[in-house]
Amino acid sequence: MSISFNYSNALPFMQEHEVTYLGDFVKAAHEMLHEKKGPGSEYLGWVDLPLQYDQEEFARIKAAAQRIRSNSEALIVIGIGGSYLGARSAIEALSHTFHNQMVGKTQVYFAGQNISSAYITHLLELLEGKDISLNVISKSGTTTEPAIAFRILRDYMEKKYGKAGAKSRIFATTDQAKGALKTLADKEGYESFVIPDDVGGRYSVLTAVGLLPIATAGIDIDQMMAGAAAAAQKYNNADLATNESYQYAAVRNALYRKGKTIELLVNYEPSLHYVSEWWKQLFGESEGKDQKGLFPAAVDFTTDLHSMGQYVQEGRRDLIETVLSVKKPQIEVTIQEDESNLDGLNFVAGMTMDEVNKKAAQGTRLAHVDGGVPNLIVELDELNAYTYGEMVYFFEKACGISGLLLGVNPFDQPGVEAYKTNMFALLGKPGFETQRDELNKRLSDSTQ
Ligand SMILES: O=P(O)(O)OC[C@H]1O[C@](O)(CO)[C@@H](O)[C@@H]1O
Repeated sequence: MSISFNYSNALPFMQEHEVTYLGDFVKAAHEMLHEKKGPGSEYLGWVDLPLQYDQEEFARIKAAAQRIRSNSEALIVIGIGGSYLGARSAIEALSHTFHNQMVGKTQVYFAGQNISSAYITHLLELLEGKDISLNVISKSGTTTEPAIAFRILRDYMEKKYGKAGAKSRIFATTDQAKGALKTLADKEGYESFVIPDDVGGRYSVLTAVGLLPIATAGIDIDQMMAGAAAAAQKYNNADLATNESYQYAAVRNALYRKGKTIELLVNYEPSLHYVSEWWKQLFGESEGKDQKGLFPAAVDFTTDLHSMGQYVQEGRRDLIETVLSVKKPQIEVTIQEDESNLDGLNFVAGMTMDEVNKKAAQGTRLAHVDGGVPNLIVELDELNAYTYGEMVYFFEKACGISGLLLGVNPFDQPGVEAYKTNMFALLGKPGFETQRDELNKRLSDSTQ
């Protein structure tokens, strides 16, 4: 197994027993997940997914990815939230840093994750002259942002390839039976993939939602599922003393009880930036409810040490840091001796950049602990498709346990509706007339 969890640098801030006393609560949460009996129990399909997924659909995903790779220079992936972040996190974590600029690679671009006219216009400009395919992903099929992008890109595809040509290049990932996107996909004859009813968006990266774009980018999804399956077996154990995914859940819960309100996920590899974005949705949407929950934030070190480092070291002391660390670098680069040594750095000549990066991480950890920030480490032996799959499951399982320990339903997201209702009312959607008048009055009062 290639993930380990270490919380020794949280122990200056709490007693070990504050974690071990949570053991029985963790066990109860484990039973709720495995016996499908806690809050949100209708959304527990992710728990056993890596061990029993639809092999026929998996083969279709690989075949579709192969077809896209053979006839398209670029795949446009339309989706938002859980229908976006998992695929992007895997592709950025596991591909060449400049994947989309490399000759001979199938490029992957994302759309529908904002409502920016500049973004979609610039994307269309970039696509000019390229052969493309489209994967539109939405569980509900009615989310505004991807629906607007799909209108524009579908129209673009139909003008470029004709209706029949576009049909063979558009792939829909959505509910298996219902919803606007499913209806449209059936009507138009798009090849469809399923987001299972019992898997929520933020837990869906190991379904077709993530797998089709990830496979199209050339990443080995067999390995990814194998890693996730190994993790599903390893973390299927109620014992807090040995289950490190549950230890992570319990430690962050213990620190939250001591007044820590913000968790920073820290990486030292730019390729992990979108893993943090994925993690933020996973924990933020799962735990931020009933006026509770650690606020999940993220920093990319050492880059952000030069912008956020001051705050982490000396600002308000309500932070914890969780470092997502990678033991073995993907690539080694050795720093050269410089004759003039004007920068005074000849003392690192002969070391690899990763050795310097690791020393930066160690020094930062000790400094931040001295500054009052508990430090947790989730370490991957190396970063590849297999360990990515393991990591996804490690965090998903921890998140389920953590939410149940917090006393919330970790699998719903009722709070997301408030902005949607206001937006629809302000846009004049039929049925929202009363709210519209109220909101317009509030807006005009506040501008007077
Ligand atoms: O796949 P859908 O239904 O478009 O939803 C996208 C995202 O929007 C949310 O439903 C929030 O509105 C997330 O939970 C979800 O991941």
